Amino acid sequence: MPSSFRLGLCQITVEPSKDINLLSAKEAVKNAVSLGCSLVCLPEMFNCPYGNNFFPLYAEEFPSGETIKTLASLAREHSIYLVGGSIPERDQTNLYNSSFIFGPNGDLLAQHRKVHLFDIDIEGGITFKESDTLSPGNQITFFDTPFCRVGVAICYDIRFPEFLRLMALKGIQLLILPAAFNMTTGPAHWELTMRARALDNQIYVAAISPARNPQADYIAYGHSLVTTPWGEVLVQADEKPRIITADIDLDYLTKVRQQLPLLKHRREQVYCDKK
Ligand SMILES: O=C(O)CCC(=O)C(=O)O
Repeated sequence: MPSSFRLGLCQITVEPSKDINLLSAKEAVKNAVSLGCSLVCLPEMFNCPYGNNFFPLYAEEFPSGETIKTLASLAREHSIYLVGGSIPERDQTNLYNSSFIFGPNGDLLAQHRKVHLFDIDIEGGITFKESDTLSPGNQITFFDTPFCRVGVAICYDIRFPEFLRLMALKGIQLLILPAAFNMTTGPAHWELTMRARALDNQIYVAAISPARNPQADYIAYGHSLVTTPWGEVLVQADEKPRIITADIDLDYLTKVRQQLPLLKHRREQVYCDKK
């Protein structure tokens, strides 16, 4: 098993046109591959402006949807692992915020439906209610590569430490998080939350945001980043369209876990005590 590999995060701008978004995604994935990446990731809702009025209009069904087919052929064409950010998915009468993950031969390896819906109301900041249009998924998601076990969650999912701990206990070493924090919660919590989850689970965390688009109704924070299992930021973008890469070093992860054996020191019985 190779002990390191290169990860690519495509921080593209999301426009009102799905066609333009797919072209941006294709171009960005190609560029990430030319930088030597074998695992490439796109942002949350990368084919669709982030808004309840857009989700039903841009939603696609598996496997016939245009975006879904494009992702499969991109993975095959470049022979990469591709975490296809997320898109609105239609399954009969329900809509989900879904990530489709393809392997180097274009086969679907996994699918994550966002579990925790983003229903918030911050005074003087932002109000959003995903549950007006979307239904929640009910499962954790991970897949295996020749490099390591990779977990996938979507944006608000990162705020639930129990959820991430469950994934860590299933053996994930890298978490991929297509995400779109905003101009209220981004500056306050983006980096802190990613570093915290990386640190408490001793995993690499890669969070991929759309670039900031001041014309959009919902303005994404940007700042896609990768953190180490020690809780440091390895690389971080600004708010502009960018491709950032990071070399994920599994020997380093093993060393951190050996020297500070947090996962081994857990006292489950104490935590479960109902008294
Ligand atoms: O947790 C946050 O602050 C942002 C979450 C979000 O935008 C989302 O889940 O789509």
